[in-house]
Amino acid sequence: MTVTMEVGNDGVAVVSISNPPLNIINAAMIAGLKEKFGEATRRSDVKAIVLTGKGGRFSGGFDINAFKKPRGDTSSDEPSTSIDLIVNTIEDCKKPVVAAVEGLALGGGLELAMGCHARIAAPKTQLGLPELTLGVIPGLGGTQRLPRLVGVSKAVEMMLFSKPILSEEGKLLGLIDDIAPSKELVRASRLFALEIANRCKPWVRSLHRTDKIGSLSEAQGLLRAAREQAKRTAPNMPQHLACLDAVEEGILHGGFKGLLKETSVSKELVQSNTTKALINLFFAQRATAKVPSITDIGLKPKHVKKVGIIGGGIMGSGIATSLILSNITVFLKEINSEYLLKGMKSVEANIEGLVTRGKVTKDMATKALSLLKGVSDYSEFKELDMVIEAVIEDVPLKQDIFSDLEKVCSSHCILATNTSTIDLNVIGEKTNSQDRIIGAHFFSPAHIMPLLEIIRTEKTSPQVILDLLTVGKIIKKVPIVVRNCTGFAVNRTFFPYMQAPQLLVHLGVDLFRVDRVIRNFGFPLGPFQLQDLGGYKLGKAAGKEYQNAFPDRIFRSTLNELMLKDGRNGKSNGKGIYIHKKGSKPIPDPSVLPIVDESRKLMNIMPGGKPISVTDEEITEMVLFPTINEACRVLDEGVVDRASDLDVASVLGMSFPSYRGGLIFWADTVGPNRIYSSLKKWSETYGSFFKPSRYLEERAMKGMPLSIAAEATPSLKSNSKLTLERLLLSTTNEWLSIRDGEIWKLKQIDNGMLPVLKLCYDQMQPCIEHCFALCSMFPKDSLFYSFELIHLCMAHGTLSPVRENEESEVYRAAAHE
Ligand SMILES: C[C@H](O)CC(=O)SCCNC(=O)CCNC(=O)[C@H](O)C(C)(C)COP(=O)(O)OP(=O)(O)OC[C@H]1O[C@@H](n2cnc3c(N)ncnc32)[C@H](O)[C@@H]1OP(=O)(O)O
Repeated sequence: MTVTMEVGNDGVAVVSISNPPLNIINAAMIAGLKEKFGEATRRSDVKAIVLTGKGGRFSGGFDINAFKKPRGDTSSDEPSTSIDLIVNTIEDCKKPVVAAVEGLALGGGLELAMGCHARIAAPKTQLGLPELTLGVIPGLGGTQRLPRLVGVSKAVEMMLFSKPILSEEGKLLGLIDDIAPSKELVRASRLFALEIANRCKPWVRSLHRTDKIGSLSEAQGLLRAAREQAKRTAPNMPQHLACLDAVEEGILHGGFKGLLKETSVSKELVQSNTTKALINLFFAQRATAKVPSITDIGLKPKHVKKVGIIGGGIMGSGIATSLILSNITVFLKEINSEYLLKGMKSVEANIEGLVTRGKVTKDMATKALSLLKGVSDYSEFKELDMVIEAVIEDVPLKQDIFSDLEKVCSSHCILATNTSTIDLNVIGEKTNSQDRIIGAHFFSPAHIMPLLEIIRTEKTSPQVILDLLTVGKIIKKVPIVVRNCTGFAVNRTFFPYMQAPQLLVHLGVDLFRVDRVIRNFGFPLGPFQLQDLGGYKLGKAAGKEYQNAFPDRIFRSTLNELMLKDGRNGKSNGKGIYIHKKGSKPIPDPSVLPIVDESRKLMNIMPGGKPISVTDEEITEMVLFPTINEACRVLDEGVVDRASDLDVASVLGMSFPSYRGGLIFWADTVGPNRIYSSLKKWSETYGSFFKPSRYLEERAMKGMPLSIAAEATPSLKSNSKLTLERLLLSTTNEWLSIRDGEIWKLKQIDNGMLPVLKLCYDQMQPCIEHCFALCSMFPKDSLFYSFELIHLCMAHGTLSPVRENEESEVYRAAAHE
């Protein structure tokens, strides 16, 4: 990370920031900027300053790692970077400053540029303030300067939707003063800066402008409407309203007051659960791109240009839509011309829908559709780079298709299946091509849902995995590589989520109440609504797979069968637990209740024949704790590489509420111990469906977070066991810490431990933060490390808890000190 300065003969100092790959702004960069700006201001040979970023990208913003601060740590870069750097150093600089912006200027990057007196951008530069997606608000003056540069309406839109614009639009809006080709960017910026210095161009401090704000009543009207919209569309995201409050403060009381409000709101938000959850997801999502022994062994992805899709149903046509929109030619194969026409029409309808919603331009749509070819035989398949099978979940049918594909495709063609549950080894059983067989599990609707679950078997070659991973990224999905098992990572984890509601209903709970409670938790649909969407035929087929694979923990409900007997297949035929009419929301169907009663009679599991009484919170937990329990098994078996993969998968594949950070992140905030105790209690009353898994039990007993994945433990062991034990024995000072209301004793640590502790920091963050909330009275740094150490010790079984009441004297003495 460097900040450099070069002063040219023209008297312009070019200050360049460099922190590859995205020139992320951190404390060292801020210090560097202040130093170089101080020097440029003092030097008499400097008339003007150009601020630019090295490596073709101005800046991706402020370092998000800084937001991972433990709860209770209210320290920040005092005095506020917003005032100290952007106002005092840049905006109030005695010499004109022009930002030369290229590639992207996002978040703090754009805020840095807006603090300058003018901005020159290269073509197609992305400009945006995406902070709200991370649970924070723009904190370097964005809430004040953007409305002053582009107007309140556009600024609010850019911030609330976190959607960047291109520099061309920025120029029209007044955010950018001029566009210059990349090669000319710095030269054009130098000239512009000199023109300001020579008073040939205005010297504009954005924060002082009012001309774009409009009248007070107009601005307040816009903010009112935006607040209403935010309450509707982002009800659990406090940052949206907080952002609007900061904008309003600046409009009512001036830009500087607005900055102060922005700073104080930012500090509060950084401590919020929502921010911690969203930041967890940001890094979790990036981690999915790194697949051990696949992306780190120097393989080069092959260029996949032509893909065959077998089956033009909902899934096949959705996948085809995604591919052709990303410039990949698709050969869609169906068994006859009638089905083929239907499939092609379905792709067209998908694309039309995207055009109507403004997601795709008409030109893009025409180009995409020109890449779609319908076929009813395999004659074109010789030339393909990949085939994705997307037919119904029928094992013999899939096996036949794969043995045909092996014959008709070239030997380098990737053979993928979109199955959502069936074991890949079974699908490929009749072939000799196991090394190129892979799962490409899309989620419905495939052209909209962002997740792509990539399933590898023990035999799938690393090259094939890398190639599909690359295709996933090209078609703008978030690919997660998982290992083969029934249901893979996502459906396997979530099968109890579909089963628990069935169990609850048979215990006497109202099924519409279950849906309502789960929606209130933050899922967009309740589990029964979801069942209606998937259809009861599919539910039956998937249920069979789970019954075979996990007979010890399946709830064999009779409801599905009765629904089908009554002609209810869910949304596809308009009749399910809800009534589905085109163009309107599903309505609960009271006529389903006699069927539910019949099923209850058949199952006869209500204790004493009476419905159980449960609170809404218990309903949520009885649905989600078994889901977490299954996620624990998925982690234990190594189906995913990291626990955080399940956070991403749950949010993007199952619509788990993002503001709760993903399934495992949320589970760790609830606490493994509580989840374990509840499941244990329910398993004793209601049976093995709730039986806690070994992984959950172990973590509950040791007080370890679930997010420390199975594979992390050996690396901790190998790095630290001996050192830890030696240190624990050789030092004499005693430290105390509290966790979940319990006091833990441990010995003081010395600096030699710090590298080991750092290693564990990321994995242990949620737990450390939880501890922090309880222990704000302890000296900060020492506590920080002690908690990491505690978890290490627990992982090694070298530390056991001592109850608070037994040690309360010692505890009080330490706190007092
Ligand atoms: C005070 C201010 O108002 C607050 C802020 O500025 S908050 C930050 C605002 N900026 C953002 O939200 C942008 C976040 N970044 C992104 O969306 C994407 O990284 C991007 C669109 C800029 C680039 O995407 P892409 O080229 O695919 O690169 P991507 O893989 O995401 O990122 C490259 C690396 O930079 C890291 N990174 C990206 N943005 C980061 C940030 N703001 N802070 C810390 N690290 C960041 C990524 O984690 C990744 O690290 P890794 O290689 O170790 O996994």
